[in-house]
Amino acid sequence: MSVPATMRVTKIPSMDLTMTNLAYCSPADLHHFADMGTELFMALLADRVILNLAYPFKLDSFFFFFRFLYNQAKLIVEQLGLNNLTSHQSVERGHIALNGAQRRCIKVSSGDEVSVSRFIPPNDFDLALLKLKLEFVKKEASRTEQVDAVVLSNHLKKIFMNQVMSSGQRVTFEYHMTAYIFTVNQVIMKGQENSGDVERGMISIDTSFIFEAANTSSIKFVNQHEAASSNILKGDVNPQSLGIGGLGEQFAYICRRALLSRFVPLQMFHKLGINHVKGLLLYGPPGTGKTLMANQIGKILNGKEPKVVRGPDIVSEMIGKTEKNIRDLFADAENDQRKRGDQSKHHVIIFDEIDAICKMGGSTRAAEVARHRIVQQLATKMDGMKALNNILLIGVTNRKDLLPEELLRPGRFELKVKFSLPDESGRLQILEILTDNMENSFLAPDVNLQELAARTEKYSGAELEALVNSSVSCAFNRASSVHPTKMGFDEESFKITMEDFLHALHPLASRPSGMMDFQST
Ligand SMILES: Nc1ncnc2c1ncn2[C@@H]1O[C@H](COP(=O)(O)OP(=O)(O)OP(=O)(O)O)[C@@H](O)[C@H]1O
Repeated sequence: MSVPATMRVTKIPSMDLTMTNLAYCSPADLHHFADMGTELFMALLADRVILNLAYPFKLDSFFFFFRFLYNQAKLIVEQLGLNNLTSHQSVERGHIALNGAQRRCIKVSSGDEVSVSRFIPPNDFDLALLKLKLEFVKKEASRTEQVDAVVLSNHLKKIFMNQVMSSGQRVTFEYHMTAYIFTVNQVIMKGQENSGDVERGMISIDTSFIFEAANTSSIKFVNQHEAASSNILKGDVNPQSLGIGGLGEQFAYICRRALLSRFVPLQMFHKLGINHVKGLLLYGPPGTGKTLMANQIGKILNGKEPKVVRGPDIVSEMIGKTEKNIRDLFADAENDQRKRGDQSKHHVIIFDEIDAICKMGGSTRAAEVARHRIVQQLATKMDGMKALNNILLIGVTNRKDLLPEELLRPGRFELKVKFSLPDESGRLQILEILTDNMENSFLAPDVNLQELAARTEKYSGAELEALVNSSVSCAFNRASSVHPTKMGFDEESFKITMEDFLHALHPLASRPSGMMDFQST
């Protein structure tokens, strides 16, 4: 019999099963989900979350760690016709039991139908890094807790080994007699050439964790760097899984030079007497992924969006205001370092279009003096970064030639990374990333990304994004001309074809490239 297309949601039959993050079904349904040759039973629910399935039985601490073996044993028992062994077999056939967090995550209530399909994990599905936001299940205003990130990582690996985690998923678990819930903020896959789905992956023995406390909880983490370091140290993070295509070399270089030292355990860091790179300049033509890279680097360090400021917003006509804006940029990091010392979190500041501070005010003598003052202010603040171990300033520009030498000296923007237009394999990676969001079902089988990569020489990543968007518009136009009177589209039959891409390619290809007048330095 095949996997049922939908199942009826019900509540978890027993309290002791609510903290496992497993979904439960009847033994008659379970074997539909078996991944032959492994002990895994997995289902994709509502196209949103993948859960490991089990047969409900009374968990004691011994069986908990052997639940998959237990599942197997139960199946054999079932096949031999020796049913009804325990009093916990209370999930009816055609039903799937989910805990509250799981139901909220896939937006269903008990009694609703939910779509289900068997999920077989692809090769190379292991997670390198998982970023989780942690909070207490029961919110008590006065409660504070210090959590050792290394111990918690090991605990999570033990209880959730081989479970799939998807971005945005919320999972409840018990740790030291306390009920916690985490939200999956970001997943990063192990290094591999072609990362498939970047939204989810499976916890393995090598998965590292970065934790962040939810604003509402007062959880403090210790040993955070140690918990997160192993994969970064091994160079095991794949930039494609972060949505960055064709920039493998730049990514590896930045990880090695600007990130690695921040993941060295603190005692060792002090003993080695090393210094972090505090200033990183990303430069190159427009639309080549500099800002995208800066954002992802920030997220790797902190597990959340970095602070982003744009040069044109920092610059002000009011006397002294630009200098103040520059001083303010550093204030949070300075305060944090003063209060927390070595335990301060990393502050990543992205200064986009930094060249704007060198262009302000026109060509008068007064404007020149003002520009000089502002550059001095930035240089002084960057020199102050020497005393701060918690800051990384990332400057982004496509006019490096405008930046004065004094900002590029060692100790200031000491690490400079050049970005160029992607080559053919880079363009293919970018196209794969951009079309991955379409959940392949919208992409007609005749779409040949390799051919498109070959035909888009001199395109930047941003222009490839425009090409994909424009192909979608072509497909919509085509769909609306077929059914001019219909307001909506039939989602089932809507497809973006190779012809749509070629159509979209035409005007872009004949347009003079924005790259042509770019002055590279
Ligand atoms: N290498 C890339 N991989 C994936 N997407 C890319 C890449 N480069 C550009 N893109 C797409 O183009 C968009 C714009 O890129 P981004 O803003 O990072 O370029 P930039 O180099 O900072 O450009 P600018 O100098 O004009 O600010 C990104 O949000 C992304 O969608």
